[in-house]
Amino acid sequence: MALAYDPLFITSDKSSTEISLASINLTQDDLKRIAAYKAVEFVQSGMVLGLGTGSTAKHAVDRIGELLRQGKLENIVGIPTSKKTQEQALSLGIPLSDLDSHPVIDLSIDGADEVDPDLNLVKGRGGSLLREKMIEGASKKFVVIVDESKMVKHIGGSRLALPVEIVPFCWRFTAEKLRGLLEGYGCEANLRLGEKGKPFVTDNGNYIVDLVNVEKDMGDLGLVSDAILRLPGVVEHGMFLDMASTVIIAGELGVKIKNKH
Ligand SMILES: O=C(CO)[C@H](O)[C@H](O)COP(=O)(O)O
Repeated sequence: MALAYDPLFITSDKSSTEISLASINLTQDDLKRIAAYKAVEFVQSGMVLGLGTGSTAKHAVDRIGELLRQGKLENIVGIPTSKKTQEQALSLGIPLSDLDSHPVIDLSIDGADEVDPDLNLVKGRGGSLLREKMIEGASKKFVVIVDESKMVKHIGGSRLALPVEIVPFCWRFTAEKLRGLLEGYGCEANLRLGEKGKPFVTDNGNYIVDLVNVEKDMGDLGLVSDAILRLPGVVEHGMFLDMASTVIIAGELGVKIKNKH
């Protein structure tokens, strides 16, 4: 759908800006596109780019492809965070590489499921958290793009479905250990299911356990993160602590850009 409102007209180099969109009827997908287009303004020719996964990141990848096609960007190398993004980027003619060849990435752009006021994130509802964390962790700048529904007071609050990637071997054992670890928060540990009720399998051949119904602020997120990662069978979790440089939030009332202090 073509936007009546052109997101490229949102230009501001301030750390925080409020631009009124109140008179325009925008869908949630429009908001995602607006955030994505704004993030692509950070992209410059010659950059190595981490390409995110999900419905918001998809708009950013589309836009990068469009700018390359128009000759407005040159010599870009993309590092995709999932097989799906890899396919999308290839279809758009974006040259691709990987972390082995490009261990330092100039800029990554990706969506998130939750963002707290300190720019900590929950990611991985799309199942790509491991590659996302590797690639975004290797980035000089990591720009997160969200619509305002993703903003929360505490990640891991009552809305939480914190994804944890685990090895398939004896997954019930690992899921039970995870549930026990966060029992004090009323946590359930549910194996994520994919097509035909079979376990969802990540690009890395692993399973995902979604930790849901955590009832309150988890306190020291670093401690929770370490405890989860210490469990044998756990590969990675979806808390991205202190990783985002900038979060672009598109809402009904405008676009906000929050930078890490
Ligand atoms: O972490 C992710 C995929 O693993 C996504 O970035 C996250 O789930 C947000 O997705 P969307 O933009 O579709 O809301």
